[in-house]
Amino acid sequence: MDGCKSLKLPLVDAEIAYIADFFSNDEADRIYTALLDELSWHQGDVHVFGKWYKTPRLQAWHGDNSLVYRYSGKALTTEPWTKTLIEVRSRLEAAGFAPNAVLANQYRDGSDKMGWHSDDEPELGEQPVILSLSFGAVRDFDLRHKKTKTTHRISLEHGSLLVMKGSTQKFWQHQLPQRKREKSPRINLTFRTIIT
Ligand SMILES: O=C(O)CCC(=O)C(=O)O
Ligand SMILES: [Fe+2]
Repeated sequence: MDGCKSLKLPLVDAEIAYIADFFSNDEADRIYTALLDELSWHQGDVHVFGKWYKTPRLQAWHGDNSLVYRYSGKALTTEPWTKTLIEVRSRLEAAGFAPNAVLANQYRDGSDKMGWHSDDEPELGEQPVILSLSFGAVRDFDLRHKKTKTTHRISLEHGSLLVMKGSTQKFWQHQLPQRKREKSPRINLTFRTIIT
């Protein structure tokens, strides 16, 4: 992250940093185009109150060999790393992180979204480190404290990195709300470490 400006969000019970220019604009453009093509995008299903629904976005799950991740009532097995994911991962490694898997989300337009949740699955351990990279359309990202219900909104820019760690997932939820006027896609990569 040398040379990048890291902004620490002023939230209690959280450790969240936002780096707007983790990738340059040109790098982010190239990565965005490559990811659209390279990843094994599919529309998953979510289990909500006893019913299955199509997720309102596309997803792909890549990482080290045969890691299994239980997410939204489903067990996902990793697809192999791709050229572009390896490039992005090595930039995160250079910044001192060691993720072994990535959940990719493609919001095809502003109708696609992700509802309130915490990334607190047991296989992420007690204090998950979530490395969230954004490419394409700029979208709002909301955080909400589980007890106080305090909310905080930031906008996630093309080429940015959001790091959530420490007790963030224990005390806070997050969501990506719909923005019906947005017509272009956004890709989000959330690199994670699955404890095996
Ligand atoms: O798209 C985003 O920025 C959020 C994605 C997210 O929360 C997740 O994949 O768990
Ligand atoms: Fe999340």
